[in-house]
Amino acid sequence: MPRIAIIGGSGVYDPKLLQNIREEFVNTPYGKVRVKIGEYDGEEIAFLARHGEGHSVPPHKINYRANIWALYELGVERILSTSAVGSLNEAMKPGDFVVLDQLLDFTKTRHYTFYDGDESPHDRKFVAHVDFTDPYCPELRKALITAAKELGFDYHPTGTYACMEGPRFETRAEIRALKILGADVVGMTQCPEAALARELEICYASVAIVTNFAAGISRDKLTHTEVVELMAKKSEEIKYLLMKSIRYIPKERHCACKDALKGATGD
Ligand SMILES: O=P(O)(O)O[C@H]1O[C@H](CO)[C@@H](O)[C@H]1O
Ligand SMILES: Nc1nc2[nH]cnc2c(=O)[nH]1
Repeated sequence: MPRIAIIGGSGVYDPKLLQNIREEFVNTPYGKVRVKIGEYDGEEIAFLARHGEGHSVPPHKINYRANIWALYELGVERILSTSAVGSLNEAMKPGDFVVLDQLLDFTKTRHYTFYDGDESPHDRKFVAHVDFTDPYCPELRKALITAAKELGFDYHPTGTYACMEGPRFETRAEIRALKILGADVVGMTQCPEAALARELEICYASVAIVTNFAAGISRDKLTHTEVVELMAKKSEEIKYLLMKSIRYIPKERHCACKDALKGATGD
């Protein structure tokens, strides 16, 4: 039973670090999910391509609830993910790794919770308001930071991620506004993915890879091609970072993530 899962974002479509990979289709109340399960360092790791293997699912159409529920069903307690981002912070340049610690959610049309009261398609038919002060698991963040430092990568131990609806990239004015609001990087997939993990008391952290300077900061036209090309160049480093981070994940959880529902339902 995999305790740890990796969600690969743009440019991270196959679990290069795993051996003896098998494929499982997990049925969830939100739909069926294809998960690869393999071995690394003597333990089972689940891998899920956020956009599907051929990047066929755009960010605003990803079935985030099915994805996170499927990992929960498999027994996953810890999720590490990758996110390709644009940078608003001149100190965070293309190729840098950013261990996210904060989020701003500007998405519009997504499904944000598992807890829809009587409408929930499962037996959790209650209302829940989870604490999200710190959206990322401190223990997973520490593992990513320690690994990045040890590998000598260009990394930033904190970063605020603004999640836009997409699938278009941002306007110059939107980036100007996000900068005033304190965002360091911008993407399209951390919301609701991070919050849904918290709702199922799963630890979640994401390492963002800067693929470009954001609209209005970059002098060039923004393209998904550039994103995928940079991610391809960084694929080995991303693999090593994930492999080394996994080794630093404590076996026991002492973070608040595992008790996220305590007090959230009012009981
Ligand atoms: O966040 P990931 O899945 O890495 O994808 C990023 O890359 C795409 C834009 O090129 C957007 O979907 C953005 O969110
Ligand atoms: N929203 C958004 N996502 C990205 N992913 C990679 N670069 C970008 C960007 O500039 N904006």
